[in-house]
Amino acid sequence: MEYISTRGNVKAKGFIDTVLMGLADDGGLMVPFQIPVISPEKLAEWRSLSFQELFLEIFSYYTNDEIPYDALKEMVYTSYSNFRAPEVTPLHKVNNSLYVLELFHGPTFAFKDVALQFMGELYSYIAKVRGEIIHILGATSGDTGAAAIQGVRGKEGIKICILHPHGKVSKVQELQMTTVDDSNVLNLSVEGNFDDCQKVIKELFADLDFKGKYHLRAINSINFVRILAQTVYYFYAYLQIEGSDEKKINISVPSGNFGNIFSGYLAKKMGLPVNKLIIATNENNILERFVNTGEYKPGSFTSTYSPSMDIQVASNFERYLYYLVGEDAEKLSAYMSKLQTEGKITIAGEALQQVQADFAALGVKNQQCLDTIGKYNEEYDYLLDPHTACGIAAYEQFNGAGETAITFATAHPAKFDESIALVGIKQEFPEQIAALFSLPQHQTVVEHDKDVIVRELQAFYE
Ligand SMILES: N[C@@H](CCOP(=O)(O)O)C(=O)O
Repeated sequence: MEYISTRGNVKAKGFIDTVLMGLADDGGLMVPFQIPVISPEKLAEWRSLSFQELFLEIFSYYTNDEIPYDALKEMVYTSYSNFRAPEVTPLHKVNNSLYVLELFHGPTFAFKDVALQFMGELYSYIAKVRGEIIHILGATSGDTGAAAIQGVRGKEGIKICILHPHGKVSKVQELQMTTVDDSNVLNLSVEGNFDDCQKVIKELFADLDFKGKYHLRAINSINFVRILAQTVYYFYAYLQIEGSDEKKINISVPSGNFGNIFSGYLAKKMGLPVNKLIIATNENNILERFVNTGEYKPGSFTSTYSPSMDIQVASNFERYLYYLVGEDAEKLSAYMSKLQTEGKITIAGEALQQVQADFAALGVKNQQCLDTIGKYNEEYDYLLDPHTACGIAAYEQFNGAGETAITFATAHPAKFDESIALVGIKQEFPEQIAALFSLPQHQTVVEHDKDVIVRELQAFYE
């Protein structure tokens, strides 16, 4: 399997080089040259596999044997050994039409652990075997940062710097990142929002001299391996439901940077027979507007009760657009330049019909998010975090009669107690989270200024 850029100006790469490249050197995103298709017979065989076995099966289509099987197996089993559920991502039945896939049983209580525990092992392996210097640079609206730091803290040959928006992540998210005292970790708390943080890191990745000199590596979903690792739980969830091949299964996904839902799109392209892919966002509803009208136009930033999805410019939208325009890198590049120069992209006609066939989308309002938390707590004694609540609200909107839905629980409610408290619910924190409140924090608050951030990075990486 070779990997190419959505913009068409990068020589085809192997698996490990694609991981190391992160953002493609031409400013695009790396995608597989050809997406492998899994036959229905193979899918049926996969029903009995554990999460780890399924992971290995799926990755075997993508890694080109660049990593010996035993080494990959060891990485996979190590990655999930510290999850609090033996199934890694257990499926919880709420009622006859709704299952919740609990993606929050990893060390930082969010879905990001699923891919980032593995990426930590993978980077460590690459550092050892290829002697590569791994200087991770990432941006977070709260969950990616904590999970990425946990994935690599204290690991030899790796340094990690995470930018998060100052005062715009939840208290627990902030503590999860900033109470880590390993010397290979730097937290920059940027006066700005997530989009500002992501913009700076993308500019630094696009500066090839800087990227090369400082060996910058990505852990955000611009890195294809994040997307691939996330496809595993789509397959796993679908295959856990008895008779799913005879039902219409919809999947509702809380979405910010479009990475998680894009993994679902990839899984579908690989042959997973999902019916509707439902995008759930909050009041930062650029994706809902795009699906409903064809206009992709970043609007103004709003702080909501689901801060991890407080995002306007969704990174993986570019990957989707690439497939929407028939894998035509020139057309895609023209669209991306239009976004730069005119501040929006507009899709119409058959292309828009295709978008609406691929996705349904709902931007959930703040009050609806809180009401959904209250309702499920009362009716099902099941506490949703605010992001999952948006996913559930979107499931309620789009799941048809007789259809079954899986909604992804992307985080544990304890990470967002500020929002849960507004519903009047008092929750007990898991002990790992309660313990964070007594630890000292380590972070540097910086202006939203690229030069200031560059100086911090140079001092850290040198
Ligand atoms: N919601 C994310 C934002 C970054 O997204 P990613 O999937 O590209 O890492 C977060 O919690 O940081």
